[in-house]
Amino acid sequence: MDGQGRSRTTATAERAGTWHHALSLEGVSREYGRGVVALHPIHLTVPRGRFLAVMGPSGCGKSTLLQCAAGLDRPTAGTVRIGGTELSSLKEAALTRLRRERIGFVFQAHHLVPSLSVAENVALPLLLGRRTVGDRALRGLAAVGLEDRGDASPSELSGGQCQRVAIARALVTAPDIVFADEPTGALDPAAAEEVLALLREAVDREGHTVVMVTHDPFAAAWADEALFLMRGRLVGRQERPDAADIRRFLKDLGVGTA
Ligand SMILES: Nc1ncnc2c1ncn2[C@@H]1O[C@H](COP(=O)(O)OP(=O)(O)OP(=O)(O)O)[C@@H](O)[C@H]1O
Repeated sequence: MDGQGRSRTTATAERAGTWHHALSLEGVSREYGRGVVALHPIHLTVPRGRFLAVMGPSGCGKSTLLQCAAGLDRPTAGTVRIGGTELSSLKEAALTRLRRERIGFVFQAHHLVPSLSVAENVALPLLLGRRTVGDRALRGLAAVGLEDRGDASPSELSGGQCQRVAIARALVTAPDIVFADEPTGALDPAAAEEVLALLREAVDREGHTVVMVTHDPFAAAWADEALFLMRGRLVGRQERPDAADIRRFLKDLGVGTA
């Protein structure tokens, strides 16, 4: 830390002008063995307080992009920064800590721990990071409309309610960014809409940053911007997308949607 209490990483990021970005990718590529190129060099910055949807046909590299961006996979080349911190410079333990403390994850399956109560599930990232829980879990549950279900077991909740708990858990550490991989893929339309509205609210009210992979144009229409991948390359983006425009764009790319 320097004299003003800022870490060296913070100061470096400020000088580089990357501090205000929740995420930046510079020339990030990923090749698997035998010449499979899942991602060609990608350049992308996501400012704080933005809701970004990532779309594209099956196998275009969406999961690979998300995994590299979230430090779950190491890119073959290029630089990933979360809140100004460059991931490639981190050893495995520091990367694990960064993922736990500065990134929130929401997957298609909620992955709640069945033996813990709903409130304990929300508190888990704080407990794992040895941070004070206080009333943060309950406030998080209130934000997703489940303040009266803290003592319940996940098995007593519907799929949509479990996904709302998963969102509360993803937000409880006030992360730099939340990565959501098909968060509504297993939900009926009404529950999906509730989940998308919560993600939207987290961005609008709390200034969170969300990157969401989805196949669903209606889900993507909740985002500030939709980004389209094709064969590992960024091939287009739409600001303030609506579902009809997204469908048209995907159709032009030769990609059908349900
Ligand atoms: N571990 C791996 N080894 C080899 N090839 C892989 C591996 N993981 C992914 N791929 C390949 O990389 C490409 C991108 O895969 P990826 O899973 O990122 O696509 P996706 O857009 O997320 O697909 P989907 O929408 O079906 O989940 C595909 O061609 C896939 O077969």
